[in-house]
Amino acid sequence: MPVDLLCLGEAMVEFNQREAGGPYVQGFGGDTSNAAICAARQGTASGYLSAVGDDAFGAMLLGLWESEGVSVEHVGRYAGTPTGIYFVTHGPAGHEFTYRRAGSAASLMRPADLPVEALRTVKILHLSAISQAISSAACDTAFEAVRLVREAGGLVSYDTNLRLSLWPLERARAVIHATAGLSDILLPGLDDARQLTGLDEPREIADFYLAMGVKVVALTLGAEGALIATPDRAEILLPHKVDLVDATGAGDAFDGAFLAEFLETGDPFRAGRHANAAAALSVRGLGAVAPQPTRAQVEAFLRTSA
Ligand SMILES: O=C(O)C(=O)C[C@H](O)[C@H](O)CO
Repeated sequence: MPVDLLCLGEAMVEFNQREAGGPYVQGFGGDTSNAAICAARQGTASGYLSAVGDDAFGAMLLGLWESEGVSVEHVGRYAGTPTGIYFVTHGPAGHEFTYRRAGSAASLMRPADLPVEALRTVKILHLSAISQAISSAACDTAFEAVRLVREAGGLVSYDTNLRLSLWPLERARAVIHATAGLSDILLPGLDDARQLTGLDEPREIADFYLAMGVKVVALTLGAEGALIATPDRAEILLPHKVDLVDATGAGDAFDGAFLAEFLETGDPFRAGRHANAAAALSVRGLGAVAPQPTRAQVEAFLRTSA
């Protein structure tokens, strides 16, 4: 069945340690998979475009997407290759990722494997820089997917998700800014954007990306909320106060909820308010996926915190 939102990237099985020396809790992650799941929890017809290995972790991810109502029609299962995993540890500087993903099935994705018809009909393709960092083949695949969607008139949504353990800043900047210039909706985090642009102020950063031709910039400001900017308007969204357990995946919950509400209303400011609330709710539990809220939870939260 065709979906409105197709998210491209690499999903992994997550092992998340709540405190130093403590046991790891198994969950799921992968930024664009997290976003696809959050969008599905908001009621969007979403699908994932990726590959997993034919191992137990690949089977667990397929089971997750099926249980969340995320289409797996475009998830390949590559024999003899592993599915990536990662560990999360928490320290004074926040959460840290340790990856075991080199040579993973998703890193072997090639442009020739792309589902051309699905990319020509989807309303929004969402991807992030992580998929471009994991291998040259995956990077080429991401650019080709963007080309196909743009050519057919669909929208491209892009999260800059900068992971300097996967590639050096100079290369990341070149690839990320080339992709930002091809994107309609840009979803950077403030720390990433500061490193990528060398600018400090959120408004300056938004203007920098709008000048590249991006139509909507949704810049997440961590504990300061978010800034939504279009060529004619900018609005700061104040943060919601919640008890923080784990911020892993909060930006992805923002992305998924933003895209879901944008698909529903076409209004980036309304989408920003919905996403700001979803991201706040997503930090109240451990892991990137489990605590993501449903649409009913986001709407109830917005009613009580208004
Ligand atoms: O860092 C990555 O590559 C991931 O996608 C793992 C996490 O789920 C993600 O970073 C959370 O945003």
